[in-house]
Amino acid sequence: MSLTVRITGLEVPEPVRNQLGADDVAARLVGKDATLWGPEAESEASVRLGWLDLPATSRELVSRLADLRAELAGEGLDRVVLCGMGGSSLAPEVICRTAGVPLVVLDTTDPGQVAAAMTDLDRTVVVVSSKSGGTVETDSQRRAFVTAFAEAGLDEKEIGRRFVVVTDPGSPLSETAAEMGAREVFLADPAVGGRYSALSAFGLVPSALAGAEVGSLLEEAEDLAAGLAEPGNAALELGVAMGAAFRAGRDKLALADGSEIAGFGDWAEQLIAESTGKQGRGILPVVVESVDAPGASGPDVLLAALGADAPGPGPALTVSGPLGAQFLGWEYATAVAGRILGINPFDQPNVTESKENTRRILSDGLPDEQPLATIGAIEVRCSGGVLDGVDLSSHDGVALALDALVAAVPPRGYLAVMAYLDRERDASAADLRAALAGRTERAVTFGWAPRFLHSTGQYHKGGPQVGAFLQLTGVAAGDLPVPDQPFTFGTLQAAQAAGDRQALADRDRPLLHLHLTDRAAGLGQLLAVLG
Ligand SMILES: O=P(O)(O)OC[C@H]1O[C@](O)(CO)[C@@H](O)[C@@H]1O
Repeated sequence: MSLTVRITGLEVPEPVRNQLGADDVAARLVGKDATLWGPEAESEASVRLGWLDLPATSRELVSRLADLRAELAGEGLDRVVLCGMGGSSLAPEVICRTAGVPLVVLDTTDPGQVAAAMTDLDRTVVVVSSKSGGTVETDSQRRAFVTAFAEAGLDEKEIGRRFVVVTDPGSPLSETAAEMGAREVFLADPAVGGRYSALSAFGLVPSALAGAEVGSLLEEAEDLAAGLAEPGNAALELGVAMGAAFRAGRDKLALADGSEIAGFGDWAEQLIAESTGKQGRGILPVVVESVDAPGASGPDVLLAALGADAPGPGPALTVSGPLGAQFLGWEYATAVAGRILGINPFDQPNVTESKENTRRILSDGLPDEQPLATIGAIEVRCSGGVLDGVDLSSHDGVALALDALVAAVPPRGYLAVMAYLDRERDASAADLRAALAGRTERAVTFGWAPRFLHSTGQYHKGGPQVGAFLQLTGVAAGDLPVPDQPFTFGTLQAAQAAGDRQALADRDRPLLHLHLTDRAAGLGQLLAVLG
């Protein structure tokens, strides 16, 4: 089976569908016509359509990866750690969770989570993935592993043999890989952007080394690719539905896993948010726990369920099909939706802003912002006037602060929870999404930080300015140096949080910053307050 898209309760205006047909969009997209998104997007689009070829061009990787996995197994290296952010790690996470094979995805600067990945080094091989080769999180993780292997007694040559690198040709990481004698370097197609790279080496190398069967992903995608030039194909229908919903005021797309595919929403979130969230508009993905979770429906929401029938009259999409077809189909649909929205789906103009803020804060030093109040294990700070007039001195000051933030979400707005915590040991933070969504009609999203900065972060800064933000940070039990860098993981994490607060404050967005002086106690307090 390829991809089926069932649309219920959503009026798809014939003019939208007819226009795409009249413009021969399906055939032109498959033909990699870079003019589809207008003259301003043409130059970028012309070097960002390589994902359409991946079902065929990635085929040569399958046998190469099988050989490499066998070679590693022969040396007892059966624990795979992936260092990568956004498009360099989200697809492998879905592929391996769905295949049920173990992959340690390290897409964080949380010192505790990084330290916890530094175990079982005798069986560990590290995949370092970065298209640009310049992402500070990934570079820091790589440095930490080099030092950890050295401290475990490996010499320089042995250390190099523990690394597999995926990057674009000529990137700084490709040079580093040569210098460190990395066991294998996979050079990816530069005409494929990060969030469109699921079926490239970025998606396939870590997944195959972890034991996933990646050949079938490509076959599933190839099946779909065969029909993508046809008017009215399923992926086109998906893009039309996304675009039509947006035009009808349903600019939030709730994503619910309903099939054997696990964690798909986190991957699709980056694809859709970073592709469409710009020029003051965009489709906001809202990853929900199930098709009937709080926020899976609403006056400005379209629900997209993976392989499960959505309850009620909709409007909803049911998108069924194997993972390989889902990856390609959603990439194609997002490109189509980008044309309907009138934006360039291939750039990320606002992502660098937080990166630059972080770099400046790392060199100037962290801002010293005193808390407005400390309530139990929670230090309360804010920006955008969200707590003006709120009495934090009472024992339910945290509840009052949260209510004030919820009240600050404008009509058709959203509340974004951004957790600079350890997604293994502080996993309960993710429960805050549904808990907050149960207290408001507005959309509530949750993102582990700093990885969301490479995903919905673009939408927060470039999309419609109707967000209210809850930023969670926490005291780390212990810090971890970043070898040969003037900062530690802890200061990098804090600088990333401060840099994003700055970017949001520059847009006068309401932001509540809760700093947990004891992470377990603080999360317990928050979840208790939210019932
Ligand atoms: O693969 P790289 O170059 O490290 O980038 C990681 C991610 O960061 C972004 O460039 C945005 O910050 C994403 O588009 C990309 O997937």
